[in-house]
Amino acid sequence: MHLAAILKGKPFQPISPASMPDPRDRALANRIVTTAMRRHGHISLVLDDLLKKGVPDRAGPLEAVLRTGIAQLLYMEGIPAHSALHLSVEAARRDKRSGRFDKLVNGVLRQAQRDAEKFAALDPILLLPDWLAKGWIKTFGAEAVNKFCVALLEGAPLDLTLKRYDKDLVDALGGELVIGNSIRVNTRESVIADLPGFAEGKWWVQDAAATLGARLINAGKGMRVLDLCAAPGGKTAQLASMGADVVALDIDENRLERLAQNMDRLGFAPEVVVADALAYEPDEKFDAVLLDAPCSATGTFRRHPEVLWQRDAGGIAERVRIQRAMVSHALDLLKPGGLLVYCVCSLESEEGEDQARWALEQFKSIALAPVSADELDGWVEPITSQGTVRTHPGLAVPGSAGGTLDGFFIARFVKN
Ligand SMILES: C[S@@+](CC[C@H](N)C(=O)[O-])C[C@H]1O[C@@H](n2cnc3c(N)ncnc32)[C@H](O)[C@@H]1O
Repeated sequence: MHLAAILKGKPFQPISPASMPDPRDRALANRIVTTAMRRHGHISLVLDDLLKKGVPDRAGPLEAVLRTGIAQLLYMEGIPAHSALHLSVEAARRDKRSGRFDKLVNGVLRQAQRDAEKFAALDPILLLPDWLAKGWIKTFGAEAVNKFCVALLEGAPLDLTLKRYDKDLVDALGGELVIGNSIRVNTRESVIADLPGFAEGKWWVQDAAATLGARLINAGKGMRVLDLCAAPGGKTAQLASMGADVVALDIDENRLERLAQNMDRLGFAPEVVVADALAYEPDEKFDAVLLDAPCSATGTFRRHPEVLWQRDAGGIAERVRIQRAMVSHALDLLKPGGLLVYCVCSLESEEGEDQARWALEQFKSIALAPVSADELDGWVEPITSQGTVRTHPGLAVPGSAGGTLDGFFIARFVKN
């Protein structure tokens, strides 16, 4: 079962046509799983309330069955309660281990339904794990974090980066300009590959906030740029579209395969390297390095709500260590006068603001190259007093598209 795998630590991937061919069934199943993920915090409290001894051990997918049942009963419209109950009991029976608890499933879901009003009154802040909520309130303030909770429930809109701005294409897509060549499209249920311009390689999917890091390199024709953690290639495509000679490196062969397919469709031809960034020793140094470092990815919780529950402080400390090693090696790969853009799709200051401070203290050969509002089309809000960039889902989106953005931190350094 999809949610059972996510509860064991797998990342959320929409259910594929191969595993559920009927598009309507698949759309509904995806909606149930994502609702259960977005409401995970509240559903945990419902389960605590209704199962005083917790979910029984050695019960296979029982917890996932209960969570998806509660998601349907309490948080989804258009699903009759009797069918949610019936399908949940059937789902439990499909596995021998959870099948023993079919009566418990029935009892818990019926009680959840009776107590629906009480559970509907749960504070939205309880959607977030306590340690993240506390840290975020300290960093971003309570008002912003309330908006994070709304963003978590709403999910992410579809943002596309256009290879070239084309008004007719924007109209055909029903899009609105956000920033640069990034547009927001109001067609969440559509199949991406069926949208106008996909087959012709006119755009790629990329959150508007994710476009900012590569822009800050301001790559020109012939500039030699290393995209050090490149797959699946959103930023590689931006750099290539600016005319740079891009080396796209990543450790993950499967993800690089996706990058290669994306570049093929878009008509770009970066040099693709499968390697550990820390061991990469090219013959020639680079004019710029984009380090989109592996991170906790807490800034992507709108599309990957599972990150909220799969992360802990210990994991973040380990990522901080790897990010530092990557910054150090990236600086070795730069020519004098070259630029390093460090970015993370994380809301944690340990992986963002603190890393920039650490780098400036650690490496006397670098200085911060502050970002100006002109470079972000006049959008001043995400620019910090130091000249780094911080986006988060509580920030107003430029233009008239509305909605929210991923959380990113970006710092640009110049090597003397
Ligand atoms: C945030 S994602 C990159 C997203 C990408 N820049 C984009 O815009 O599409 C981080 C990437 O780092 C890669 N990665 C993790 N550890 C690495 C390492 N030691 N060397 C190279 N790549 C690594 C992961 O495989 C993953 O693709």
